[in-house]
Parts: sequence; structure tokens; C-alpha cells
Amino acid sequence: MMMNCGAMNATTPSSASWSASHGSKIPMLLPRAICSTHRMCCGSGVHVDACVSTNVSRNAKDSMIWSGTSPSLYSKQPINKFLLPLRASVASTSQDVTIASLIGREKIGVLLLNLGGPETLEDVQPFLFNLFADPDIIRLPRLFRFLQKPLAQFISVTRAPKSKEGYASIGGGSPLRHITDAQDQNTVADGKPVPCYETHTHPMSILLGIGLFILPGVFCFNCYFLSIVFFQAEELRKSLWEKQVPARVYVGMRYWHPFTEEAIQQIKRDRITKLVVLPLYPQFSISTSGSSLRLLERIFREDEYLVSMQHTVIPSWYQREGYIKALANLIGKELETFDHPEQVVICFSAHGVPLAYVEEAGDPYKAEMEECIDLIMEELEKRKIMNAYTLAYQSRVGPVEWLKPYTDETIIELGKRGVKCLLAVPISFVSEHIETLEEIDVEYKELALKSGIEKWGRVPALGCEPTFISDLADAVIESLPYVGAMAVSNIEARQFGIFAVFSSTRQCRGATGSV
Ligand SMILES: C=CC1=C(C)c2cc3[nH]c(cc4nc(cc5[nH]c(cc1n2)c(C)c5CCC(=O)O)C(CCC(=O)O)=C4C)c(C)c3C=C
Ligand SMILES: [Fe+2]
Repeated sequence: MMMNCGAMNATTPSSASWSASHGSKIPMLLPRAICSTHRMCCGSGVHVDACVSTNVSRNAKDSMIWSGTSPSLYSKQPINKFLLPLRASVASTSQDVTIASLIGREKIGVLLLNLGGPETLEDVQPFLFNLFADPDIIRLPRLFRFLQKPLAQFISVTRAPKSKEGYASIGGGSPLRHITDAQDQNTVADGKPVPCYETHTHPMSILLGIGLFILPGVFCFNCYFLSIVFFQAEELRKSLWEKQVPARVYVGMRYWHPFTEEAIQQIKRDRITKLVVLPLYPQFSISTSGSSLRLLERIFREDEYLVSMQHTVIPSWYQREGYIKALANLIGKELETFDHPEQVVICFSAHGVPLAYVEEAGDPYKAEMEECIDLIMEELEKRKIMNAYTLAYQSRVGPVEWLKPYTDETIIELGKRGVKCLLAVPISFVSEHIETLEEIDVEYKELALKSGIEKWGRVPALGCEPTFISDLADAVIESLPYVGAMAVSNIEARQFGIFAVFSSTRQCRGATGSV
């Protein structure tokens, strides 16, 4: 069912009022799920750190307490060191639990979370409004939260022309009706891709004043972007089935169709009983995975069915072996396109966040990003690839300071230092979109060539790369033993709010036994 953006804005409870009423930025989604996770891991003695991380820590992700579902977050050890393969036993105090038995007759769902993008150029401003109305994107002091929506309106209207230009230059928008229609027909719930092979008249053509210039759907940016996400969903579903985990895969976008709310409705219609939530962002940020999880939390707390549905969250997965290896493969392959691969400087470019997110709000994004780069470089070193490399941050918006160094300044600096060959690696995205296709491929390439760099290359986003998809499937499977129920009534949750969550989680510290 197609949701109208205006309706979304009207019906979605204001995040400002949520934050104000609870006086905290800490989401409460899934607390008991984590609680049961804690019980399992405490009981098994597999990973005690996760069991005691229940305080409101300075680290935003720690305080989100979902991390209990992913023990490796607290360790450099790969996640599969702690979690056992399919059909292997997971020791609890009293009994062995096999993954097969965990699946049993359950209906397993995987919810992929992503940002979403405007379908047409007309959608750009409302899409931007949704984005800037998110208190995890523009973080206002509590006293000024009433300004969130007027400010979002102002910024979205002001930014829309520049944004539209970017979207237009890569194909503009196009009707995505067929995707949401497909969702009605339950094809999305089955994880089937809905590629856009249709022919559209692009708003770009009108913008360019060249009349009815028809582009094939494959150039339609948003169909392309959504198709990639749906292809990823489908490939993940296939991989899970191949690994004997029959699961349905859903896609929920934060700021555009198919909205997370729509995916959740489908999950309910399908009577899913165990849900794994997997943000399609390798590294956690308050502004991306955090925002989507906070939204989910709100949806869960207001819904009797969801409150009792077993679920778990994989908050980030940048350290997974398969992901690192897949990226190293792509980098190695791209380096081979240069005449002297060893002379190429590798420039990892991550989407930035305002500095205050990291320094004041405890966003682990920068730390995870740096660790991720270390892991990739270690992997490349094993393959005798020892290139010079750098990490920089792109896509800053607005007047505040963002994480540095900025990618554009880095490129100029490298040019000044005499670097002649540069390989750009988009690191915070797993699918192509405006930041890769326009900002990197067009703006940064042009800047690099102007700055004295002679040979430019760019590593593609992972998309449906098989090693990567297989690894995502493993991440889902490994999380299954940690799926648990919230087991708290709506009313109880509303009454006790965050304090109930913390006390319940604390009780789990000493608890033993299985879910
Ligand atoms: C890890 C990825 C991302 C982080 C972190 C992130 C933070 C962040 N973004 C904005 C503002 C905008 N982002 C926009 C588009 C956009 N952002 C990401 C990813 C991250 N954002 C993606 C993949 C995209 C492309 C979406 C698409 O259309 O496919 C935009 C709109 C485009 C534009 O006008 O430039 C804005 C605006 C902020 C403020 C922020 C952190 C606070
Ligand atoms: Fe962004």
C-alpha cells in the first residue's frame, strides 16, 4: 500500500515529543530481547562483557543496549568466534539449543533497514523534509524541539534545488508505483526484486529542456537504487534458504517508500514470529542505523503484536570477515586496472557526520570506521598489497563542523603532494546512490583531475557481491540464538518507560538459563 508522505508526517508520532517526554535519547526497542540474549550469553559463559553493559554509557550504541545481540561489538574477535554455526549447539546452563530447534515452526523474517530516496524530482523536497525532521539528523536542544518541523520545512525548501540538481544529473526520479504495488502483492515480502526495466520519461529531460527524452529504466536512479536494495534482499533470502534458514526478507526505508512502517505492516500480515533487524549500514551511526532503530522502537512499543514478537538487532557488522574480504577483493581488482598498482593511493571516503555526534553524543561511527579501515588494510597486507591509504569524510551539509578530513580537501592536498593515481573507495555504503554516482564519480573525479591527479579510479559499492551477501546471511543465522521476546506489555512499557527497561536488563545480569 502506497503511503502518502503527508499522511506519514501527520500520523507518525513526533520524535520531538518522544524525546522530550522521556528526557533521553536512548531507544527502548527490544530491551527484553536483549535481556534474553544476556541470559543466554551469561549462562553459556560465552561472552560476559555483553551481559554487563547495561548502564547508560557515554557510547551511544552501548546505551542503545542492542549491542547485547552482537557480542563481537565489544571485542576485536570476529562474531563467529562467539556464535556457533547452523545446527551447532549453543550451550546454556540447562540445555543445548540447536539453531534448527530455534527455527522449528517459527516464521523467520529479516528486516533490512536503509535510508530511501526520492522517486521523482517532485519528491526531493518532501524526502528532505522527512530527513531533516528527524531529530537524529538535526539534533536540537530539548528546549528548541518545537522548532524541528518548521526548521525541516525551511531547510528542505532551501536545499531542494541543489539536491534536485544532483538527482537530475544521475537520472532524476521516476515513478516507483510498481514497487509499492508489488509490495501489496506480497512480492516484496517474499524478497523478490522488483527491478525497473520499464521506460520512463524522466523529469530530468524536462529540466534539460529536451522534451520527451526517454531513458531506459536502468538509468533511472531511484529505480536503480531501490532495485539494488531489493536485489540484495532477494540474494540474501536465497542465501539464507541455501543455508537451510527459510526466511522472508523485508525492506524498510527511513525517509521514503517503502517506509519502515509499510514493511512492518507486511511483517504483521505475514505473521512473522522471529525477526532479525539488519540495518544496511556496515558502521553504526546515531544518524543512520540509530535513527531507524529508534523509529522501530516506537513502532514496536505501540503495537501489541510486535511487543511480543521475538526479535534481535545486528547494530553493525563492519568487522565481519566476509564483508572485509569482499571489499578487499573489489579494491584488489580495481587496483589492477592501474598501470602501476603499487603507486596508487587508496582514498576511503565515508559519509560524514557532524563532529558533535562523535564528540558530544558518543556516536561510535568514527571509531568503527577507523577500525573497519584497519581491518581492510590488514586483509590487503595479507595479500601483499601495501598501498598508501587515507580516510576522509564526504557529503557534509550545513554550517557546523563535520568529521575531518573532508574528502574534497584531502583530494586537493594529495594532488599538491604529487599523488598521480588515486583510487576512491566509498566505505559507508553498500549500494550505489547519489553520494557515489554524483559526488564521487562526478564532483570528486573532476576535482582530482584539476588537482593534478592523472589517473582516477573508483571501487564499486558491494551491491550483491556473493561473498558479501553470504556473509550477511551468516550474520543473520548467527544472530538467531539471540532472538528473544520483549515480553513486556504495552501498558507496562508505557508506564515504566526507560526505567523499567534498565531495571529489567539489570536483573538479567545474574540470570541464567535459556530464552
Ligand atoms: C553512513 C551513511 C550516512 C550517514 C552517516 C549520513 C548522515 C547524514 N546525512 C545527512 C544529510 C543528507 N543525507 C542525504 C542523502 C544520503 N545520505 C546517505 C547516507 C548517510 N547519511 C545516503 C546513502 C544518501 C543518499 C540517499 C539517496 O538519495 O539515495 C541527503 C540528501 C541528498 C543531498 O541533498 O545531499 C542529505 C541532505 C546528515 C545531515 C547526516 C548526519 C547528521
Ligand atoms: Fe546522508
